[in-house]
Amino acid sequence: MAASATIPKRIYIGTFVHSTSLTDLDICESGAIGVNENGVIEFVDRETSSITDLKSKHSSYEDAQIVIPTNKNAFFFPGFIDTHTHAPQHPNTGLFGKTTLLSWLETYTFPMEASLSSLDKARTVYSNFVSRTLSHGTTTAAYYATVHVPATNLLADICLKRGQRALVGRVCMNTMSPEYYRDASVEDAVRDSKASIDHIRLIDPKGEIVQPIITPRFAPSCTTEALSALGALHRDTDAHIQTHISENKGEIELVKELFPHSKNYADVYDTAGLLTPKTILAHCVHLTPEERKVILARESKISHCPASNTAITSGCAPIRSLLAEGHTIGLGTDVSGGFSPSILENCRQAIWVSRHLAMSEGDNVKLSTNEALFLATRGGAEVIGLQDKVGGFEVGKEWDAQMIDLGEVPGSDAEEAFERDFSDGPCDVFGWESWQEKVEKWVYSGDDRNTVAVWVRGRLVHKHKRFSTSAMIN
Ligand SMILES: Nc1nc2[nH]cnc2c(=O)[nH]1
Ligand SMILES: [Zn+2]
Repeated sequence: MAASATIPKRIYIGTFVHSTSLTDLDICESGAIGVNENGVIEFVDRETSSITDLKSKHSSYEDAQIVIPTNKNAFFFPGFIDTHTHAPQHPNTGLFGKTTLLSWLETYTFPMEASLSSLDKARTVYSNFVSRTLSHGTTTAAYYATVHVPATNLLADICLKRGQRALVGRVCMNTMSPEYYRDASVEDAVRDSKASIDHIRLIDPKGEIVQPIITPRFAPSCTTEALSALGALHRDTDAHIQTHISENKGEIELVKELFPHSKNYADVYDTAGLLTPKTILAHCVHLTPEERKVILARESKISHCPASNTAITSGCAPIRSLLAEGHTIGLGTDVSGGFSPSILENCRQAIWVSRHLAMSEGDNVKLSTNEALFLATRGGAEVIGLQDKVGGFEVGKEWDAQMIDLGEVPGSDAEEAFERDFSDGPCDVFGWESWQEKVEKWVYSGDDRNTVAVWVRGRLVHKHKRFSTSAMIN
């Protein structure tokens, strides 16, 4: 059932921007990338040539389709990777009032998630969320679903159908959760998790688009027995693992009370065999030095969710120092703790959070635009274990990309300026900026109106209505 390759060979021509390291953005102003029928990049030419020259140089591309932005302020960028989000919470986006984590879960989150026992409602919510995240350039997402197996499997089906790469996890929670929304027993939690893993591996046996992920909600929602059983399930299935850790001070106190024999929060997971190189830990806001060491030693990965951490007042994660210690970090939207499904928004938020930290800790903790973009792409790819396939534009990688169009240069006529309809988004580029400046303007003031097309493994999975006027395809 995995999406079969029916795409033509294509040559993408124009400006290509991607990260080459945490701090460096490589901008090729005028190049060409050839992508084969399987969505794999076969050549990257960094110099300008005519289409005729390109086709004769790469003879197997003689009949290839050409994709060229028609606007000078357009560029290709790797697809974003959302390393932590909750699809069933999409309808609650923006609703958090003055709650913090534990009250927010009770008030908003559990009732909404429980209501997705209705498969019709799940279909509505999940179809829209996958379309929404694709429209923001998210080509890969690590999704939490709910405890419901049919709805979780439906989310995986939708991702596969729409062509969005995804890790999809059925949520396990057998304690400290409302009676109306919990696993009845450890056995049920494991059986149902296994059922979703089996379904996802059935629909995409090679895991080319969708993969399962074992999902203990967080330590307070799981008994020691449930956590250990999920650790054993990981050893049996080699599936990824995702959970939350050290997001909020009240939560950390609760973990101390619930697990009095554990050294700390990370130790609860470590003892259960849940800290592995395939584990994604969301938040990591208040980790102790000892916890940071064990997470690093286990090669577990970190999802930084800055918009969520501000919205539900969890704190400012010390990303700069975690990076300096060698942690692997990506960005997560954490909808609906986070108020936006956009990783671009979370780049901005990561930068803001680092600046708030800088006000007390000094300028060296600030994240730059380039660093935020690295976390959004290559960092996320490493977190999800797809670093050999996605995150940048190299031969052998798959074409997971977005075409960004920053709109037309505004005219000099004042009357024309009064008439502008601004349908090309809020980013004003005047034409005298360097490419680095254009990219920075996109990060600070761009949005989904600038994301005119999105591809995963070479397949066009989203196009904005401006795409037809933004690009020439022949
Ligand atoms: N942000 C966030 N933290 C959690 N901790 C446990 N569940 C959740 C959740 O749904 N969102
Ligand atoms: Zn979360």
